[in-house]
Amino acid sequence: MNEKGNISIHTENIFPVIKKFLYSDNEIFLRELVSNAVDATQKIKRLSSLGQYQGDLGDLIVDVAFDEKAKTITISDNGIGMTADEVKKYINQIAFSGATEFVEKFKEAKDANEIIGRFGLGFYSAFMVADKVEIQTLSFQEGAEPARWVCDGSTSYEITTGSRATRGTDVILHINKDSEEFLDKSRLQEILEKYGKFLPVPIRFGTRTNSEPDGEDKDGKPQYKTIEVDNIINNTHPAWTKSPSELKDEDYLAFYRELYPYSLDEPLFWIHLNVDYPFNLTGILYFPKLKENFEIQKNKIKLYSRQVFITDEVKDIVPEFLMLLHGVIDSPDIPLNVSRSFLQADSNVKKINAHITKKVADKLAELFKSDRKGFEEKWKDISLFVKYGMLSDDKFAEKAHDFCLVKNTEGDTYTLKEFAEKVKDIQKDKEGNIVYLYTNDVAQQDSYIATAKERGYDVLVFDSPIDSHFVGYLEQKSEKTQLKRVDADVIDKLIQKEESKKLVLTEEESKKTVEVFEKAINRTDMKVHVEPLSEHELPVTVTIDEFMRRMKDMAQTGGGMNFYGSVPDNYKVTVNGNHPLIKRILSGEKAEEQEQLAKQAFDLALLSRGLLTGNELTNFVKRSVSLIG
Ligand SMILES: Nc1ncnc2c1ncn2[C@@H]1O[C@H](COP(=O)(O)OP(=O)(O)OP(=O)(O)O)[C@@H](O)[C@H]1O
Repeated sequence: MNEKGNISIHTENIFPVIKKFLYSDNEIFLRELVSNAVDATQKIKRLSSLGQYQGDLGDLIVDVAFDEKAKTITISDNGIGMTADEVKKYINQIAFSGATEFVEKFKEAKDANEIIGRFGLGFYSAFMVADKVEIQTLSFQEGAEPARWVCDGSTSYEITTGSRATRGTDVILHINKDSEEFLDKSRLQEILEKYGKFLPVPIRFGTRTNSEPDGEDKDGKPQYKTIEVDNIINNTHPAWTKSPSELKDEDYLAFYRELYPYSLDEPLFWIHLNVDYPFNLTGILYFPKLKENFEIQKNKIKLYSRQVFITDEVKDIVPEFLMLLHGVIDSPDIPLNVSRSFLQADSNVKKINAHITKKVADKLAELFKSDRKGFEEKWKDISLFVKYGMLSDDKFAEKAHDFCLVKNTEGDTYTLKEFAEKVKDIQKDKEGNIVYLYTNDVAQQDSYIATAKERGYDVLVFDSPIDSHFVGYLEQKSEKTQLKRVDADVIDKLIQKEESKKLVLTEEESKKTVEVFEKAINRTDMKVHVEPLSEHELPVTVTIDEFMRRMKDMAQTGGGMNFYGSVPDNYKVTVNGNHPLIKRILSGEKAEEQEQLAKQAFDLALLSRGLLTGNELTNFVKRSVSLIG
């Protein structure tokens, strides 16, 4: 047999186009060829189990080898092999038409990066690194003749009788000048591990040396000998391919270490995904302990398709709020060879997204129900997922409402429903609104917290960056409920129970009070008001408006309200007109004396807020000494 021919494809010279745009990602040739070899071994296994192949299966294996001198890389399998006709059909037509399609798609894509790495180029990708590709193959069919196919990436090929004596296929790549980096043991090992670590058929890459115990020496010390063993790249039965009932906690933890050998922490818990309708999806998602800098924890989920690694950029497949999870997702239904914009619109991807969200919510609900104490202990680590999820996904929020926890300054933990129930009478204002008080800094807002507690109010602790957004969300979703930071106003105003008290000052005295304080304070960012509070309240309180502060907080944590980020802080100075000190100030004879007292009362208010620093603090201490002296 000796046949030369031309491959009929529409686009002449597709190779330069492919080479140019896949250059940075050309290592995928090995993924493609090894997966083809794995497929071929799985096909023969299937035929054998169906009784369509009676021969001996042998140990199914894929071998990868390289020859630095001959400049070749060879991928061999003992799979089904191909007859000469099949080579023509599958390689000349399917493989090359796949490549043509790639180029067509590429023309439509706006950005080359969109498709690079997402397009399984199949067999044709061999030409990214080789200027000649040779196939030696022998079909499993009885009486089949070995076939050899050679092609240099152009549209002409040659088929002759081959030399392979056993069932299976060798693909021999004659590596081109630009790709000699691949003729290197550690480089190939690295690529094989990256893409093939969990392939279902053993991948052997030469041998490696192992050290084994070898009795004892004459002094009774253990001896070791080195032996050559097959260098098998993969674990053919990774945890996610097993049924959850087969796995114990140790197995999940061991698999976590297999995935992330450098991770020091153990995951908090995990979810085993197993769906076969309406799409196929398996996987294990782990909830990690969050680190301060959680940006670096992103992109840890690995996406596989039938145990072949595809990518760790799962942005469109996993809901964004779950991007901090770790683990593996394996689905043959996720289209891998299309552009990202297509992926977003794909209905399977949407369903997968919704399914993962539901599974995660169910798992959290189950953990909360079965072990509330354990859940509360983990809350610190998972609250970010849950709150982010609630903010970004309504369906998740609906479920999370039952297990989202809030904590008060006493360290007591409540579900949202429990908390609403607890405060609904005592923290109701005269309009019938329920007011949740919260602090974002227990130490700094201590005096405000103490005042609120004296009234029997609960103060919630919302001190993580996401809380500035969560506060607004909670207010929106809870009926007739307002959230106010505990230092947003004086306590009587935060939860206004009754009509304002009567002011003991005359209008004239009120005006005078404002004047004295404004002069004493002498700051444009402090606006002075006189309010009729109880005489037992502090004479002066400094607060910052809830709305403005919240907007600023959100701007700081990337809430898209950048305008507020640049607005300076504006404080409200509330002078308690009913406090005896005010009368004392007004009755002072000298303006200087009035001002000193006003300044002192104001500094005390600043001090309790942690706002008195530097020179101002030194002056305050000096003035205090002279006042008591
Ligand atoms: N090692 C092999 N043994 C037997 N048949 C093979 C082998 N490699 C390739 N083939 C045949 O050639 C065909 C074309 O391979 P190619 O990799 O281009 O496409 P594919 O595997 O069908 O799809 P994909 O783009 O996902 O890789 C395969 O479908 C298979 O029938």
